Amino acid sequence: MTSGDLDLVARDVTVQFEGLKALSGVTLAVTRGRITGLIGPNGAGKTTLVNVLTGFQHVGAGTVELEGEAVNGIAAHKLRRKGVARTFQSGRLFRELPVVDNLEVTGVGLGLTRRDAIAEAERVMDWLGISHLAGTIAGALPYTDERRVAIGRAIMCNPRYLLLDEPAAGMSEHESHDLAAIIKRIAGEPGIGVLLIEHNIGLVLELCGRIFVLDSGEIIEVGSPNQIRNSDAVRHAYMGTQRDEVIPALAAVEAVAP
Ligand SMILES: Nc1ncnc2c1ncn2[C@@H]1O[C@H](COP(=O)(O)OP(=O)(O)OP(=O)(O)O)[C@@H](O)[C@H]1O
Repeated sequence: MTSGDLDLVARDVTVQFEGLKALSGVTLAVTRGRITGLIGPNGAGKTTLVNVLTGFQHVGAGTVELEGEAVNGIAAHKLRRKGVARTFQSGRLFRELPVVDNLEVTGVGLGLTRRDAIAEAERVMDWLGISHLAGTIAGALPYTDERRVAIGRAIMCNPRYLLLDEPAAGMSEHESHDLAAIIKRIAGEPGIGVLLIEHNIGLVLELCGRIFVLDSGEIIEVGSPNQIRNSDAVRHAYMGTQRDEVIPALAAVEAVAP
């Protein structure tokens, strides 16, 4: 895999926590304008890889490259200014502040004046269709709106890459459907490279052109949705895990696939 002009790449990355190898020689690329999937059973190393790609986790070996530039060791807030944004499994909103202030604070943190940050917050809320939530205190939001606001914060100031860590967790089918539309728009019009980490396998198979599968810190499969559906290694990885509901999910999607 080569690092192109339009890629965020982890190359041969290893991360060790004391005795435990969380990632072993992992290579993965996120490409501008595409939605890339990352799946794997609990504890496979998905969040650790997101942390590596966003500057929250140092690597023991390997490199991280942003559009050809080595960015190993660059702090998370600096990488964010370079256009690498993420969401967290926990929303991480300022719960006592209104939604618009949550976005504004992010804009100011990224170097905008207050006035420009408010204008950018309004643009993002409008784009996401959440302008009606501007004055709502973040801590009072229903869970799914909280997730949308977290995505709003992440797409302030036009990032080039967006890493979504389990954005559909706890969502109903209908809510996941709405989320899918948002993710498609993010990769489409602004041409953001999206990495989607999800246990909702149907969502990943629907949205992603290329899917990486992690198991015990190693990439065990990379391919199109069809290749992932037909992979014995993927089924085997999920067997007997807390996520073995993924196996029938793979079969169910296969049954309706053209
Ligand atoms: N800071 C840390 N210190 C020690 N061990 C850690 C740390 N972070 C993660 N781990 C361990 O590394 C492994 C990978 O964890 P990680 O959270 O990346 O997996 P995951 O695939 O995101 O899991 P999940 O689907 O449950 O969120 C796990 O065994 C986890 O316990």
